[in-house]
Amino acid sequence: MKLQLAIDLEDVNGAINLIEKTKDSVDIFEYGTPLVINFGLEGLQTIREKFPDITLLADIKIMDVASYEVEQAYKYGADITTILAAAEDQSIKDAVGAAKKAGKELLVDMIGIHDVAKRAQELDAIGPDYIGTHTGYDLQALGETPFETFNILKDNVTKTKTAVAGGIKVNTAQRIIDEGPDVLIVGGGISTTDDPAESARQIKALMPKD
Ligand SMILES: O=C(CO)[C@H](O)[C@H](O)COP(=O)(O)O
Repeated sequence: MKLQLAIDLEDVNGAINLIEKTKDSVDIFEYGTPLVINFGLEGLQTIREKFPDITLLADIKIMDVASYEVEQAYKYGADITTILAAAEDQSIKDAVGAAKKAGKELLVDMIGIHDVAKRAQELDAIGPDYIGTHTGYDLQALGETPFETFNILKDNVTKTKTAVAGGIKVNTAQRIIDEGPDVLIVGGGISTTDDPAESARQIKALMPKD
């Protein structure tokens, strides 16, 4: 099981500091959507140049023109990129094709999908590397969590690795780790704590080794 740290900060230097602090416990660093909005893929490239050996995911949440956007993310240093499950099947097929051609990986983000079972089956047949359930910040604010939808996802994939995100903290991580995601994605539950290095270490310590 891998721990992914979602870096949803507003500046690249803050991201670099957070990576320095947490890199002993984190398997995948996510260049979060706020960084994408503020600094584009050039910010990702800065991080890649500073840390040539980390695994970097670009959370660009693609909806269209998938081959081009996926290729750009890899060109600027991503190992993994994201597309939304709400995109057309053709876009997802194009993204899977572009990822395979580049020898990189693709995560499909289920945010906003209501029939999780049906879409998970359809995506599983298309063949991305990961499908992730995700309770976004706007629904977290209403008290929603990704726990239930993660179980539906798990029950409806046969070959695709699974991921889960949305408000997971040190004190709620065990519950979802017990369900066996391949990737546990944590943002604020690490980055907004008093000691991000210790929070990352505690969550990683709960996980079974790969
Ligand atoms: O993609 C995101 C928001 O759209 C976040 O990166 C994801 O929700 C994880 O962050 P957190 O653990 O703080 O919810």
